[in-house]
Amino acid sequence: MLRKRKLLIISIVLIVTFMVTTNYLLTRLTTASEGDTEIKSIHEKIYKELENLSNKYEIRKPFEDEITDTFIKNINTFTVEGNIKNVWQIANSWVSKTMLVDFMSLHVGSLLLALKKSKIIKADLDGRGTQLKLLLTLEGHQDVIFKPKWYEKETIIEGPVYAGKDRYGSEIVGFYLSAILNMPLTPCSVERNISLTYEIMPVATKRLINTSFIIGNRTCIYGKCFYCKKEDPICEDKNFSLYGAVIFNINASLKSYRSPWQRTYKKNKKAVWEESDTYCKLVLQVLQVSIITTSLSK
Ligand SMILES: Nc1ncnc2c1ncn2[C@@H]1O[C@H](COP(=O)(O)OP(=O)(O)OP(=O)(O)O)[C@@H](O)[C@H]1O
Ligand SMILES: [Mn+2]
Repeated sequence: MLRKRKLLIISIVLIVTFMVTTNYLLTRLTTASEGDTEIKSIHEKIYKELENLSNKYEIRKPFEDEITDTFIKNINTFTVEGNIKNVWQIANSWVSKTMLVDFMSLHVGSLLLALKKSKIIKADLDGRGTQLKLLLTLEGHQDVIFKPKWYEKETIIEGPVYAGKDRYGSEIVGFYLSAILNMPLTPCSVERNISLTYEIMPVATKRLINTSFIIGNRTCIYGKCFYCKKEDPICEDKNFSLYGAVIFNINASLKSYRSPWQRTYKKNKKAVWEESDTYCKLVLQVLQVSIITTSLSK
């Protein structure tokens, strides 16, 4: 009788182990192969698209070109010593209708350093755009924009491509990309960590102070903007430090142009460029016309 019971228990244990293992293996194997198929199909799609590329893209352009090399040398050269006002004056003199930065200037390095290190003498809210940003005045009276870091680099934001808040790193990447592409239409931008308690609050305007509060001993700011909410502030960490991008403020009136490749922000509505086969040609034509008109009016 006892033997029979033992046998029964062993068989039940064996059956359960078998079922659990099979189930585990089945789920693991299916997810892995689904992932593989997806990656494979994206690769296939890219290679298929390559067939449509014009011949001129078949030869890879060497990455190292003279402009990029000179730019890299310049950002590692620190020329302007003494009066910081000289750096700001030089940087402001670069701004024109066709460029914001002179990548070939020997003073680019000094400008980036000044953005990173100069003392903050005034801190205010910046009401431009839709997201939280500060307008800081640096020593020597240069205005800069500060966009705070909201997420760790590793954070994955689910949802549509425009979900989540500004990723401050894109300002910095945008600046270096504009240098590599030699399209100087992105303002100089650096990563900087600031202390809200020690560097911002002592020089903050009343309206900035009004949108700030203290949790524990840390300062938080929620600002005033379209997406700003008291329940969603940005706070410094336990070392009183907050990372973000410091962006050179362009002191000129800017005209807004819609990007021809703008998305719709509506899930079920596609933009014209996503649907039309001739849209790209049309954009090129419009561009050419505007280039001709600009050169004629010069
Ligand atoms: N470096 C700068 N110098 C001068 N003006 C700037 C600078 N950066 C931004 N601006 C101005 O502020 C506006 C908003 O900037 P930005 O797009 O960076 O903010 P945002 O909060 O992301 O707003 P949006 O949601 O409208 O994109 C720009 O359209 C431009 O007019
Ligand atoms: Mn924006």
